[in-house]
Amino acid sequence: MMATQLTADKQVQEVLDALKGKTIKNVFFVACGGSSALMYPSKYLLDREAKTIESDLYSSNEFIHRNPVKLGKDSLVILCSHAGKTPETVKSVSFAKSKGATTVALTHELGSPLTADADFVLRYEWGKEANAFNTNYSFMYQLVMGLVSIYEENDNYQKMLSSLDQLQTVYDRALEQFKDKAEQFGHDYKDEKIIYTMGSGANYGIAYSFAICILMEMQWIHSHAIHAGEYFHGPFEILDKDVPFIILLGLDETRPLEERALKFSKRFGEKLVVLDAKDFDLKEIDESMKKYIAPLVLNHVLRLYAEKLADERNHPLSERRYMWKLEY
Ligand SMILES: N[C@@H]1[C@@H](O)[C@H](O)[C@@H](COP(=O)(O)O)O[C@@H]1O
Repeated sequence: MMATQLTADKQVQEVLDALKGKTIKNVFFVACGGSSALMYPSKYLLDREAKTIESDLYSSNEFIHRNPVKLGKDSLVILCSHAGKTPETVKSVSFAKSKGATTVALTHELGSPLTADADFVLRYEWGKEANAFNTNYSFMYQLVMGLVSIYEENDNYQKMLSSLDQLQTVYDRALEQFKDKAEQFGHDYKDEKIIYTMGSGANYGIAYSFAICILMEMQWIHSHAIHAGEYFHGPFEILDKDVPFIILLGLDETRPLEERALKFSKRFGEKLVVLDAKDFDLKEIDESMKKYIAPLVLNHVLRLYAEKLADERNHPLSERRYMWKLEY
């Protein structure tokens, strides 16, 4: 008996259907801040799965100014802006189109400036009520894994869809599992002036977004996302017993980099917050997809850590002093 074929979200499926008749040689991931960070796991996936499709990731304004010569009619440009208003990301749509590329814009806000010119718009769910299958990370995976399955021999698409279908269950369980640890983190680290984050591979984006969006933007705590592979080439000199590090361990091929960084950190560091994806119960996830799902779960759990930290510090995650208030 044939197993039931799962399908992507309707909006994603529409993009994939349209791409079937085209040639796509390269994918450009274009966004800023948190919207950029959420594309790192998809870039990692393409590096591991796509044999013929090249991919690269750019901060929106860099994309426009660097103006990659490979950008053209065989390019797919995937953009994301949560509110759909970040000017450099909005401008990247028309820039990409002027080069003949196909554009897919992810956003939470239908009708926002980002959606005006894009060839395709994917409106994702967000927040506590959202189902994980319909959120940004999931749409990204549906899209890029779908893309690979269109152009190449690759049977991982169904495995990815069935894994994403179970993601909410995994998220809910992980939050339950980590709620005490998150609370402890908030309590123990509320007075820290600096907290570093570290990861590699698909996790680097998670470490990056926690550093720049949560700690710096939303908590005004000094931070820096350190790539575990770069740790021994400068950053580890800052390690000491009173310097906090959040160290992520994933399940992808780069885990040895993270393990090496952790091993050394344990020699001299005492404020190490280690989040290891091996501790997650991922039983519903296809074995070969666990490495891709792990960073999403790490990110979800870290959001809870952020909320607890914000509560303890009496500094709401929504507070800004410059962003969206001043001209920049
Ligand atoms: N944490 C992010 C920021 O990093 C980003 O600059 C801003 C605008 O982003 P977007 O273009 O996704 O709306 O949103 C969030 O607050």
